[in-house]
Amino acid sequence: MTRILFVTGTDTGVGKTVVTAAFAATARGSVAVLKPAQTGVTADEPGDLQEVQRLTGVADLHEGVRLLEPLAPTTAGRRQGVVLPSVDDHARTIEKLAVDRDLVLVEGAGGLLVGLDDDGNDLADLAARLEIPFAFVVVARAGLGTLNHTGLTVEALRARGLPIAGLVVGSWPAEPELAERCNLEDLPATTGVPVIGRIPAGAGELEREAFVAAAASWFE
Ligand SMILES: Nc1ncnc2c1ncn2[C@@H]1O[C@H](COP(=O)(O)OP(=O)(O)OP(=O)(O)O)[C@@H](O)[C@H]1O
Ligand SMILES: C[C@H](N)[C@H](N)CCCCCC(=O)O
Ligand SMILES: [Mg+2]
Repeated sequence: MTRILFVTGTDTGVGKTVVTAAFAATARGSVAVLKPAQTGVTADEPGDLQEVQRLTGVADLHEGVRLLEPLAPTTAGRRQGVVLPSVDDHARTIEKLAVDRDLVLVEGAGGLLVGLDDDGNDLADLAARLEIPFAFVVVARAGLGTLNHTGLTVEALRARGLPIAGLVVGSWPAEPELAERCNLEDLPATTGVPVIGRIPAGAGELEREAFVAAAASWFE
């Protein structure tokens, strides 16, 4: 059965794209990646999907809309005069992709409640429209402040009845003295959700071969 994984995060810049690439690199079978709204890049610049491709070689990439300014999709769309695709459009895309892919990864923009369309529907609203099973992965920071941010995101998912496969720490510090201050035990204790992966800091700068070879070791 096709797995649909929504990769959300506690914030922008927490490592969702690197985590999406890590899931793509470890997937057995065919994998497609959807970024419903990409902001902050020109038509010629690499976006998150191109970063996934650079890290993994996965080329089955789907971008809903691309906007120039590095802002929330609704803000960037309004300022650029672009009508955003609706979350219903994205849900239809996912359901089509799921017909013959083993894994469909969907990377949000920023955190869970960031609006993706002109009606203000967010990634949670998009997922709720699917008529096929799916789960969320929450990418979290390692450092101080993450317990609250992760707890809030998990609470928001639970309040909407959306299933959570686990937490992934987007960038885990290499230095033991930093790592031991990250309170890894407290993330599952606070949220009730297991940490299923930790991406080492620096993984995003690896060459493709090294990234793909190491990716499985980052998951529990
Ligand atoms: N484990 C990591 N190793 C190296 N760099 C990382 C790692 N995690 C994140 N980064 C870097 O931090 C920055 C932000 O990460 P990333 O782009 O994955 O965040 P994001 O959550 O996808 O943000 P957005 O909301 O823009 O999609 C990037 O420059 C990325 O290369
Ligand atoms: C530009 C940035 N890197 C992301 N693509 C968009 C992040 C939107 C965050 C909106 C917010 O929560 O204020
Ligand atoms: Mg990203």
